[in-house]
Amino acid sequence: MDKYFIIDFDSTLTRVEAMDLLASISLEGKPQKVAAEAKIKELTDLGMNGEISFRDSLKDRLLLLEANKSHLPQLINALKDQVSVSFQRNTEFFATYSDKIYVISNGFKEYIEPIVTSLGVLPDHIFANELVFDEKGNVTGFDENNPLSKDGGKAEVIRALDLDGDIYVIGDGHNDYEIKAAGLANRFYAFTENVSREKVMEKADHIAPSLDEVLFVNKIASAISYPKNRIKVLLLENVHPMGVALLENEGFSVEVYPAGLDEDELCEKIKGISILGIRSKTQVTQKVIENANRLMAIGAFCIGTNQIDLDACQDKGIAVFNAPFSNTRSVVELALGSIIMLIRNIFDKSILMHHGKWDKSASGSREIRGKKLGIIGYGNIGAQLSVVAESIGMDVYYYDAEEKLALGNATKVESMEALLKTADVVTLHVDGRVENTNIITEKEFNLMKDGVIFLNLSRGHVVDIPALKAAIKSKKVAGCAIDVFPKEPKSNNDPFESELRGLPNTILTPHIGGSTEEAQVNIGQFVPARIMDYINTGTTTNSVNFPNLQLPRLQNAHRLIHIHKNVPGIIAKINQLFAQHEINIVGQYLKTNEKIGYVITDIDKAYPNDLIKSLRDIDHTIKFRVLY
Ligand SMILES: NC(=O)c1ccc[n+]([C@@H]2O[C@H](COP(=O)([O-])OP(=O)(O)OC[C@H]3O[C@@H](n4cnc5c(N)ncnc54)[C@H](O)[C@@H]3O)[C@@H](O)[C@H]2O)c1
Ligand SMILES: O=C(O)CC[C@@H](O)C(=O)O
Repeated sequence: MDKYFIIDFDSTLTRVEAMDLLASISLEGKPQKVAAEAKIKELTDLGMNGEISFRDSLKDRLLLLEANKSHLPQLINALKDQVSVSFQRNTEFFATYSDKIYVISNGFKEYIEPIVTSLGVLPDHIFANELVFDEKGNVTGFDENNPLSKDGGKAEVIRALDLDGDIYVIGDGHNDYEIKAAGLANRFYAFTENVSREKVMEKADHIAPSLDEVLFVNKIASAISYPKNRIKVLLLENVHPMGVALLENEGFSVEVYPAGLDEDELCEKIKGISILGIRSKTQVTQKVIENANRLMAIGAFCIGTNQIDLDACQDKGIAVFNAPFSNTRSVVELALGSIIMLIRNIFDKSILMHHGKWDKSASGSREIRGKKLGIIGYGNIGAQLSVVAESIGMDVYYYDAEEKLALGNATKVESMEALLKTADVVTLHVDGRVENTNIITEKEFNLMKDGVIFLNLSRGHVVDIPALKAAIKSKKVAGCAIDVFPKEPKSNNDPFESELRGLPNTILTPHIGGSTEEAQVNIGQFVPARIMDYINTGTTTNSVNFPNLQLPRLQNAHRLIHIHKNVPGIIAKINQLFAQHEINIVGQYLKTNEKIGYVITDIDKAYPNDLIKSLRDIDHTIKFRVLY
């Protein structure tokens, strides 16, 4: 049985309602523009939702437009840029099925025809209304004999076409559903790439967030192997709206949740999820990974990745990305600000003021100029703090477990003990690996100078909290700023418990070192970009657990991704299979790390399904994916 596709124009084939665009052109510079545009939009929605008769909606809109023939070229030009993204990428569909595709619209042929014929729709497969002009070219109305100017007009046109086959209607409006209601279509796809109308969606046989979805369910070759709307993304812990929007704009189905989830909750939620986005709270454990039946990538919308079981992810072929530089400056600024506040005892003085006490004295207040700053962990944050602190006069010393080049006049110290004995201010910027648990205990506090200022903005578990409390109480530590805690509340609604509450000259902050607008916007852009690169091209740049490969996007080729355990002979087996199927490899990229191998193969012709099965069946395969 042949399949015919009936496609709507406004807000389906194009991203906009053409009459809204025409209004903004024809009313340009006129005082009534804003009010008329709003009214036109309202009338469009009422008509599309089936709340007023279509004919009334059309008439009233035309009256408001004040359009002229001379506005049409500008409108057509603007519409060319507004073809819906999934239609733009599926020109192949229009070429292959041109005799089966009809565009039936209640809009106007004058602007629809030039747009849809350029996509490959045949001129005699376009049905739409026609404008009527006066001798000055002003639009005075529409051809009232055209069936599409009447309610139920689309059904009438289809009836007259008398197509012999199944009829599938793709549209965003109630008038598209009416074709099905009239018994003239087999399926109605509510098209939601541009607008989602509840009243239309509830009538649909299937909701199609893109043309790829329609092609996928009809087993028609699409520009992408798997519709993106089928890729589910779960974003936890208040990921910045910028990140949410980027992933939504890519076409993924995105679910957001403001807090973290505990292990059991996440084990449930993770099922069916392809991309998980978290920050520092959510623990992605081995058990969570075992429950992740579709997970391809995790985005840590932060720097630290110690909350993720990276080995478990690697074993399952799940790539993990983070934002290694996006919030470093914010942490540095908070560290420096805290040092100044602590060395002047500002917080306690401020609390006294709030209680009506005036304590004007210089006792115990010092400048930071010339003081020795001891940085433990000279990575991205430690090194940046070194430069900024030096620029305002601190004398910088650092200790790192690895060989790190000194920036500016900073002095490298060979052991943590030596650093602790030297510094007036000790600040921790180590990563959160398990081995760093309790690297600062009573013993380390005892090595520090009396009256030391102490900061931890790295990870909570690196400091023994009872030992810190004792050091503050004994005045060994004269002031401290702690931003991270061994146990942090899951959300802003949960209470904060800590032995450090109520101690003198102790700044406690709710893990906000990296929480600035600037940092969150940076992270919100950076992490989705890495994830989309990975999903779209296979690029793994900046992945923290996958071999890093940067790949070009190819035209006219298929890209196959094979992730396997790093054992000898796999690449030979892959290439043997291509040779057996006489498939020409146009590009191949391989990179391994200790545990896994990551191979991308670009091939230049259609591949048989049994090749895919054989590639999946190679021993030690972890994951296989046809990218396009
Ligand atoms: N408070 C916040 O909001 C916030 C924001 C961003 C980052 N962080 C945390 O800050 C820390 C530092 O971040 P980064 O981007 O600079 O990390 P990084 O990986 O660039 O640097 C960490 C450095 O610590 C060194 N190191 C690790 N263990 C050590 C040890 N025991 N002794 C000495 N050196 C050691 C490493 O060699 C590395 O040079 C991380 O724990 C990160 O999660 C916190
Ligand atoms: O925003 C967060 O939750 C974590 C911030 C910080 O600890 C990081 O690792 O980048």
